[in-house]
Amino acid sequence: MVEVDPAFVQAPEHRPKSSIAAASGIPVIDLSPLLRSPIPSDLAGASPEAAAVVAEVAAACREWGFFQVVNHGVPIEAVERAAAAERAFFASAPEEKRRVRRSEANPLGYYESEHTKNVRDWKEVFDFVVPEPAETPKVFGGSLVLKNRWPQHPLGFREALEEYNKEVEKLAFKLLELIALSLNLPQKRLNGFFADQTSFIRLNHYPPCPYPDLALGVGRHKDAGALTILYQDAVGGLDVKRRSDGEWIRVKPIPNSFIINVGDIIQVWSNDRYESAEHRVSVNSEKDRFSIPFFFNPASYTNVKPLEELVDESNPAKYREYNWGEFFKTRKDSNFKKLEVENIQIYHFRNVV
Ligand SMILES: O=C(O)CCC(=O)C(=O)O
Ligand SMILES: [Fe+2]
Repeated sequence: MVEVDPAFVQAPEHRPKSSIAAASGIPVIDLSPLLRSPIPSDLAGASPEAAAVVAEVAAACREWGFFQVVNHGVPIEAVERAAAAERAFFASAPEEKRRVRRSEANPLGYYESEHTKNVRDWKEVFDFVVPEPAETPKVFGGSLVLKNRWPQHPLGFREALEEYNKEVEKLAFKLLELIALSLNLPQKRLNGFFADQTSFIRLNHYPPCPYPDLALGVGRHKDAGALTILYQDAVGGLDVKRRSDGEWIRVKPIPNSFIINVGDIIQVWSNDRYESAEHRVSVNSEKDRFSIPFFFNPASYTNVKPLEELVDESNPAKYREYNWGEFFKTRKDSNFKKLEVENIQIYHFRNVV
């Protein structure tokens, strides 16, 4: 008999089905044209090859809010080193991990008790920011500190992850620029929001789970930031909710690719032209699974609202402005412990029409 810890048990309507359809139709975008020529400053000046990539990005963001990229320019060695560092860290002794454990004041480091929508996730994580801000931005309410906690072991952990961060950040800016072009905006229209970015990287380890039909690695959610760039290993378990019929489908791992999620901030900036996709992680009873999301987030002082160029009288702003730093802090608090209330969501800022 397996003993079931009720903290992990999902409500019946949110439990994964025993068999989940493998995704077909999730767009896979080949970014190799960008390895040959720079991203154009506007659509009018784009080569046919670059314009085709922008058109694919537009369709993927519109129809799925979710896609995969290949030939993305991130060196495979950087990914492999980060993935090896991740495995070695999670294999270390529990005391070792607890030494870098997250606290309520400083959300960075190791954590094994995260909740999504008040149900505990079957996972352990390690979070860090690069670069580390000299001072925690004031809008985080003054009570939050962003200070990395680097473990002593494994050797070279920090270096491998800083290198990975540097490479993935370059890809994040490329995607941001493609998304700007896809909304008919100048290439660099969104870059300014990221001057003092609050991006962070998370290492996710999902151990085998004795009751994979009751628990989830990460409960259903949408990513709150601008964009997520996700590495997943070959095990599989990431499910995305297909917009056309609301069915959960499994994202098949493609070697040397990244999964890109449109986050809530792009949904708001685009005034709902693009929509963030709901996703979750299913677990299995046999295999450990590892993933590494890079959450590309703007400066904490950013007031998020639909971009002026994308609203007019016939298409008024669908959201009221909200402050990213405050939003992030409120969300963190609710992930840290089980609360009686629902955590903060962008629909709380939706205008009633
Ligand atoms: O592990 C994954 O594949 C996805 C994790 C995720 O959605 C998250 O950490 O926000
Ligand atoms: Fe996510």
